[in-house]
Amino acid sequence: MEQYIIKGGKALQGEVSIGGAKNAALGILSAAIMTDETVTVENLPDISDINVMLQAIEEIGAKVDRINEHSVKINGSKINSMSIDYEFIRKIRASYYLLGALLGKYKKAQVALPGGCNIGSRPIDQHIKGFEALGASVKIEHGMIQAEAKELKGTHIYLDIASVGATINIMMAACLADGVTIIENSAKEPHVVDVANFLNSMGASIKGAGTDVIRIKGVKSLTGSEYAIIPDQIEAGTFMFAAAATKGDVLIKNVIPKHLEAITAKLIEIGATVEEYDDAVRVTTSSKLGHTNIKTLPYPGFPTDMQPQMAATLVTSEGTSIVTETMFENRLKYVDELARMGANIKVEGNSAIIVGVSGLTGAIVSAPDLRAGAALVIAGLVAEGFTIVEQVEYIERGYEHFEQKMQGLGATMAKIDIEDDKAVQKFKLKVS
Ligand SMILES: CC(=O)N[C@H]1[C@@H](OP(=O)(O)OP(=O)(O)OC[C@H]2O[C@@H](n3ccc(=O)[nH]c3=O)[C@H](O)[C@@H]2O)O[C@H](CO)[C@@H](O)[C@@H]1O
Ligand SMILES: C=C(OP(=O)(O)O)C(=O)O
Repeated sequence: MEQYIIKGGKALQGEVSIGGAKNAALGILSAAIMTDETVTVENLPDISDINVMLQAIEEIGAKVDRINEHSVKINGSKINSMSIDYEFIRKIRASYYLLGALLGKYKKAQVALPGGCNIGSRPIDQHIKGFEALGASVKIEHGMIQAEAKELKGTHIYLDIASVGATINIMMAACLADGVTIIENSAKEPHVVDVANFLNSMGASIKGAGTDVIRIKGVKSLTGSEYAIIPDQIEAGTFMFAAAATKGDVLIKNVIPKHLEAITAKLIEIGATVEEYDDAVRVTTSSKLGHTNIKTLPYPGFPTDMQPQMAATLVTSEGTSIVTETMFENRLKYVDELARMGANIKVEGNSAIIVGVSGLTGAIVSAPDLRAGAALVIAGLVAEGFTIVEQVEYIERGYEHFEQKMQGLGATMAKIDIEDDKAVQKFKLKVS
């Protein structure tokens, strides 16, 4: 087990390059097994969720050839099992995409109920509603979701909630259904569009991804493809907030600025400067940041996956800010950890009420989930003295070489083994 140790108080400076989007990559790797031909996927993030997904598809018979840490070739012609083992699945949320992929291709799938971070109850009723509307029978038994159909038939589906997962899952299954499927109130996130573009590159016929109505004309089969995943909006946003919170000057490269608009708008509102280039953004902050209110919303609103990082930035901004989480009820678990570092922050209902303080002090804190963990790293970079962030395995679900990228920006940060009782001492000696 490992933890991060950070000596805070330094402004981040320099350039950082953003990796491929986790949430697009997970959908794309699942969709890759829907053809018997070989698919090459590039710009894969080197994170633990991706390794789990690759292991899971290999386990059911897909041939997975790692070309390098960011590219893979997948061939799904020898899939020999429709059942995904609990050991793999319980680790990640996006395992549910294998339901849509297998159901579409083989009309049968059995996948354990998904895991991932404990950020709320996360039902999958909309996924099930979609599969049933396509003609599948779905039941949950012994912790497994079982879906089966004689044939899948195109249909009209209205989602009660614009769910990212349900939209992608239904879209995948509908690609190989007979006839046209229309998904209304579909999610519009960039990763939904990226999975649709990938499926289209395999010969699917999907129109309207990125709007709230998606039209899918079923095709008989899908073909091989070569595809590069879009940059990760959330990784980019995290570095943008880290730059602002530490009063730094950082060029964040390999991004799609359009995907960052909600984040950019909030940074400008609190007084940071954001310069946009074709595929980069530069964030600079020279004076004290101000306060704001945010509410998490589906794209193009402010992303729930950026909410904790925004709160960590606001704790040392001037004035009172209110951060409201509308999607997942357990996404404010970082509040007590920030308070340990001297933040004036409390939870009221589904909001965090933040009164800005002049500074934070380093402490031992524990990452309750992926994005909350990233938020604690931002706080550690700002704080005076040493911060230890425990449970980095959550952070590594979604951030590639996080400590190395931060070091590249001048952060005094390292990953150490908790078994090594001299590691903290050694780090402190080295950096003091
Ligand atoms: C792997 C992946 O891409 N994860 C992302 C995906 O999660 P995920 O796909 O799980 O999120 P959804 O968009 O489905 O969830 C949005 C809201 O709808 C609710 N809901 C969802 C499905 C359903 O069948 N019934 C239901 O009630 C959820 O509880 C939540 O309140 O989108 C979330 C919202 O942008 C992000 O935080 C996650 O990082
Ligand atoms: C909540 C997240 O991921 P997942 O849905 O995979 O748990 C996230 O990426 O912030």
